Amino acid sequence: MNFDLTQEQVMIKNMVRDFADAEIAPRAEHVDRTGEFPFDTFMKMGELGMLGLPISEEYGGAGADTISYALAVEEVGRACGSHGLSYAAAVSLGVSPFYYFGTEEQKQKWLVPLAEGKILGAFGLTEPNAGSDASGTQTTAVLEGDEWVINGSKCFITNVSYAGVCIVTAVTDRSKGSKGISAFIVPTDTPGFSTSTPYDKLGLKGSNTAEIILDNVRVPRENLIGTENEGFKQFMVTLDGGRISIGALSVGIAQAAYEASLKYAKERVQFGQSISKFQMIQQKLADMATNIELARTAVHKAAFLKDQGRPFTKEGAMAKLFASEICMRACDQAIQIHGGYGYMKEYPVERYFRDAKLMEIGEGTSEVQRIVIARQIGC
Ligand SMILES: CCCCCCCC(=O)SCCNC(=O)CCNC(=O)[C@H](O)C(C)(C)COP(=O)(O)OP(=O)(O)OC[C@H]1O[C@@H](n2cnc3c(N)ncnc32)[C@H](O)[C@@H]1OP(=O)(O)O
Repeated sequence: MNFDLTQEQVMIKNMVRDFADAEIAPRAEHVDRTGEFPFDTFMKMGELGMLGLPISEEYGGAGADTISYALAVEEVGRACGSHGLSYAAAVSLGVSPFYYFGTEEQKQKWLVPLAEGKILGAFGLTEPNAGSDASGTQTTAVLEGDEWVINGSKCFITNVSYAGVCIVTAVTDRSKGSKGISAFIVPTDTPGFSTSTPYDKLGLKGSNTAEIILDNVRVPRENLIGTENEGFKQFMVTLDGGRISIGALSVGIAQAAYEASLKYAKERVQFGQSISKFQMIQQKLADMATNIELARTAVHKAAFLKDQGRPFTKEGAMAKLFASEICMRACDQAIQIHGGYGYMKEYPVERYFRDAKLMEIGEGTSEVQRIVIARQIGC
């Protein structure tokens, strides 16, 4: 067993950290305050090969492994949670389904420009009445001649206002429940496809989130991804991978909260000495450091298993569950260490706290992760 990163993984981590320190961290406060989506930063990420990082070179990607991708998400998230969520969603949900399930023709047409960062992709699964119960999809797709006609709506869709293409799930055989759902490629300029005004959220304000309205959207028959009625399993597999990236993003946000807290604790003087000398502060920092280390290890283990082609559903859910919950706790403790200043906008820890909450909800709530783990351990 070897816990060291490879030379290539270290190189990617350093490259992304340099980019994130220079281009992302300085904009974090601005995008949080204004809600502006930093589209230009994503185009730069595309030029650096970040949007196709875990995609093979033959399809325009960088051919890196999942551990490298997790490191990249962590570094972006350490610099800014909003950029981190949009980055993780763009790659894990916007690009990966084409890679996993697309035909050769679909890969050439969509995966290549997505992996090269020429366009952004989005993933439309969640609906107003189908959140945790993903099989409760109500959007429908009906084959008319050589076209699928899609009707319905999707909510909480990351990056969709800026996406060139979106994968949407729809019921193709109502009688079959979760085995009657399929996934379709929908270019966002297709007539009948529209998005709402972006949501105003608690945190992650610089990450675009909007609704999709599908009103008699017609796409060619060949825009079905993979096999008809296999959509549920396809997005379960996609979400397994996505959960690794939300785990990595949680580690990045927690790391930022920890670093800010350690710095503040060393600088802040009370009762005649730096508060980092007090054991109650030391305990909080020691717990943060320990939990972050364990969460990062869990994320890397799940990524390692995925790269080996071995089952990782359980480990991905465990990594996401643990990392998101220690992230929330670390951000809470970060505010506590900062005291009154931590509650003010002047310091970044209140932003980390608001951003962290989504980690326990997006890509499956903590409750859903526990359901997945319970089933995996044979309950
Ligand atoms: C600001 C907002 C930004 C948000 C950004 C994040 C974006 C998102 O959140 S994306 C959407 C998040 N949504 C989710 O994560 C959905 C959560 N729900 C789920 O994961 C599932 O519905 C879950 C786990 C509860 C199980 O559902 P359930 O309906 O009981 O299905 P279940 O019976 O287990 O499985 C149905 C079939 O799928 C198969 N399946 C289930 N999981 C998997 C898997 N991981 N891999 C392969 N196949 C699978 C099963 O084997 C079964 O097939 P079969 O009958 O042939 O054995």
